[in-house]
Amino acid sequence: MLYKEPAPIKDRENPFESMMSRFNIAAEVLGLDEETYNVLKSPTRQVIVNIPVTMDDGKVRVFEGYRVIHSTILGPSKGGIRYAPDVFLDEVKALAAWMTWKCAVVDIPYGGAKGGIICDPFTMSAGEIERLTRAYTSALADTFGPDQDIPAPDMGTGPREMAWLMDEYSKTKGSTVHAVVTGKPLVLGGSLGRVEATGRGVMVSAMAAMDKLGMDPSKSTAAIQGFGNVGAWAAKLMAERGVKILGISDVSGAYWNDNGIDIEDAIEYKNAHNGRLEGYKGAELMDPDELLTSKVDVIIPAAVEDVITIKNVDKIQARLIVEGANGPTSYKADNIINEKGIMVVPDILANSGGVTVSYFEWVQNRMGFKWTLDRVNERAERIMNESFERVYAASQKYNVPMRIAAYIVAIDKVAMTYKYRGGF
Ligand SMILES: NC(=O)C1=CN([C@@H]2O[C@H](COP(=O)(O)OP(=O)(O)OC[C@H]3O[C@@H](n4cnc5c(N)ncnc54)[C@H](O)[C@@H]3O)[C@@H](O)[C@H]2O)C=CC1
Ligand SMILES: O=C(O)CCC(=O)C(=O)O
Repeated sequence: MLYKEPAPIKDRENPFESMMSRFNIAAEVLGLDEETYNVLKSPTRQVIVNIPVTMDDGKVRVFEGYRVIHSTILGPSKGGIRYAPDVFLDEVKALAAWMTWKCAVVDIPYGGAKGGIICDPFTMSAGEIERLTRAYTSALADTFGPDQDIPAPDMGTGPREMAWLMDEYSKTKGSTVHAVVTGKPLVLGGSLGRVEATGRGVMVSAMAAMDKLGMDPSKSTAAIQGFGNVGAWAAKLMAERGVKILGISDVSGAYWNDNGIDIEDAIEYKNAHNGRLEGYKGAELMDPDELLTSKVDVIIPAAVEDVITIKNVDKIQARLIVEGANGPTSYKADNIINEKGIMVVPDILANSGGVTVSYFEWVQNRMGFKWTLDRVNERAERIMNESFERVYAASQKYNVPMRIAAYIVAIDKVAMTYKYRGGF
């Protein structure tokens, strides 16, 4: 029988159009000229690869993979690779564009890219995932490169996949090329602090936003959707700052404790149970649809796109949304959020700690030197705080919400660089 991949989710906004709607508003506020608008609106390159992989049962299955380069105006393109059953091209295009804006917001010398493979890593063996990763890498060996396009982890991938990618790419070049990928294991040239960097950046931007709103972290509560790399680290670091985490969730369900969830305990449980919270007893089960509308001060969506939409935005009670995930808020929900006076630290700012430390990893690889964890964290925190202040200042100057302000900061930087380079 022919294997049939699950169809992409149909009843949600197209993420690329959602990205473009915000881009259009920011471009108009900035008075972006037509030439630059046209250059920035579409991805530079979109590659689709068919990847045959021999599965453990001896049969060959063909997977579809993507790599979209949105822009290389600021430098080599940078962005993660997503393994998910429902990943689709317009999603990867949006994620690639968000990488361009994200790198510009934090002022690091990269353009934006993103990759994806339609697969369900939870149902595949380690050997199957390794063969898939190696085949994807060799199919894209001419696209990737330390001065060209530098992948990293995203949903469904982590240091293990990055190690295979680095090894396979190095084989095609005949020498070890550490800087072709970031998010690698430490022994293979990974950076201290990269694993927790995105969650740490989410925490830093949450603290900066709470300060602006006059909120005391030790008297505040939060709910966090997604308990993977970003969500679990954000939860742990927020809890360390005194925030009481009342609700968490993952694909297995949502979990709630009025007294606050013991996050260390939940992480330990997840690590011992194939990365999932299923069966966790430190909290009560709750309806996952109610997590983001529950009575907490801060919500942190840290899983997938389009979870705050016109269907639930009216019911949101939090004063602050910190977007750990890329694209968790649909374009149509923006106006209602703004009318309700909720502050949003948008994805391209809030989750930029990951790519910032990826940049540090790339710099260390090229120097052939290793930084201490303190140096990594101190520099990343400084960049996050400076970027937050830059975006906050733009929101005051143009009288726009933080999301549009972040796009304004980013587009302004990329457009100016385009002008100085004299076009392509
Ligand atoms: N890993 C990184 O460094 C970065 C990740 N991001 C973004 O953060 C988000 C999460 O990425 P990671 O933590 O790396 O992925 P991950 O694969 O480590 O974890 C994803 C988590 O979300 C959960 N999840 C999936 N669908 C869900 C749903 N419908 N409801 C609730 N939970 C659900 C999964 O069970 C898992 O706990 C993605 O949007 C990704 O693009 C953004 C910047 C960097
Ligand atoms: O670390 C990186 O290079 C990119 C991480 C990523 O994919 C993201 O920020 O969405």
